[in-house]
Amino acid sequence: MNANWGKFFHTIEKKERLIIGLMSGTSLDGLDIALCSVSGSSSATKVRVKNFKTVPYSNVFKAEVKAIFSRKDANLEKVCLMNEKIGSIHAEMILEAIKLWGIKPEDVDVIASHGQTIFHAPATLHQLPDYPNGTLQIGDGDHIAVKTGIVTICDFRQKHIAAGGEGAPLAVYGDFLLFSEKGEDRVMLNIGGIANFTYLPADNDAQKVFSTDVGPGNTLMDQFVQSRYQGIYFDENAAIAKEGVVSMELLNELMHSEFLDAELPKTTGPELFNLNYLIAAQDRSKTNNLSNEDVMATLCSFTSKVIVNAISKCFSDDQKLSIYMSGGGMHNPLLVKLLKNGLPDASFYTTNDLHINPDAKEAVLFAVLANETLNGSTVNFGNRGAVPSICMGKICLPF
Ligand SMILES: Nc1ncnc2c1ncn2[C@@H]1O[C@H](COP(=O)(O)OP(=O)(O)OP(=O)(O)O)[C@@H](O)[C@H]1O
Ligand SMILES: CC(=O)N[C@H]1[C@@H]2OC[C@@H](O2)[C@@H](O)[C@@H]1O[C@H](C)C(=O)O
Repeated sequence: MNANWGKFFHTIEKKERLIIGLMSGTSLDGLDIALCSVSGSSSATKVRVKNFKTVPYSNVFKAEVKAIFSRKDANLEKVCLMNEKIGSIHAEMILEAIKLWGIKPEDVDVIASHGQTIFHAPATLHQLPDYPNGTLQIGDGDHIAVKTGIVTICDFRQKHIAAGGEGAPLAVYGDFLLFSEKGEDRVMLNIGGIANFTYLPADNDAQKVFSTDVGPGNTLMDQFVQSRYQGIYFDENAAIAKEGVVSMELLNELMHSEFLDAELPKTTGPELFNLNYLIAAQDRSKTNNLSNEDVMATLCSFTSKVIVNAISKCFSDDQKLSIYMSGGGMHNPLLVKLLKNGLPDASFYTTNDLHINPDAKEAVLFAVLANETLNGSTVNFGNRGAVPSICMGKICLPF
């Protein structure tokens, strides 16, 4: 037997593991690296985030990822090359982070790598007969494993699709294990590029749990800002949107979408919510001459309306909800104000109130998914939320 297997089996048997969770989402802002101490598994899982860092992507690297990101005309040679390059750059970022944190690669048991989504194609979006749901994350785990010397678990979404899901949202698995609380109806709302939420019922009944993408989080606002303001990547603290006035004509047209009308659960991405989506709505509403500020005010209002509508649709008026926010959108004060106005009966918190840094939450959840791959048992989520009962991820060995 290869001697390295002994160490790996020891990792599987450990009561507590040091796991690095990685997430690089649809905003393409950088790599989130969460160093987590994870003990137990399944419903006994406990996580302590020992360190967290977002390593920003350089402008050149961002441009390279963008060139193949959610584009039907992406250059296949570049996709092939970026599979290696993203893995290698992520490995370098991890090595730098662990050096900064004063630990060595051999101290880390496992890396949980989401990879970079470059295309998300649920059947509802591509509408091609005879094709299933599809999603593609690149930055192969073997490159990370070999370059860091750390066992890497990656490519979590394919099993979800194989088992009947759309490959997302996966947050539900970790949300259920970490954040379910008897006596509180919780909505775990992540506002990244795309907004999604998990519902955790007050009686902890897994059969009632569900999770869904709802539509754009920051993606439309980010894309518009990037197209109009050179060198500015997002509307920090809603400085631009706050100067504008909402165009009801444009807002009404933005709300017209098959995806928004479709029943939950569902998933989406910038393949749908992009500048073409905005331009089409502007053409239909004849609002092409709005100022940048007015467009931003309208996009912020649209983003909040989509989230408010999705949550309102799922729950009755007398249901007392506690909403725990995470993701970059929770730092947008105008968006949060609109959400609170739209859901006046809900109590708003962030995952900080549950001792998890909201910017780290998705990376932490991938650490939990990897922990489940090694040592967990599957949860039966019933059939409300299309959440297959599976453990996910592929194991990449450095040896
Ligand atoms: N101070 C702020 N003001 C306004 N917006 C902010 C602020 N801070 C972060 N954001 C928004 O958050 C975005 C980054 O969010 P996040 O890192 O959660 O996205 P992601 O992980 O790439 O997305 P996803 O979850 O969809 O994969 C930024 O691009 C920006 O739009
Ligand atoms: C295909 C893909 O990468 N989807 C992401 C994206 O970003 C947010 C939303 O769209 C969500 O569905 C998902 O990520 C989180 C981590 C999830 O799977 O729960």
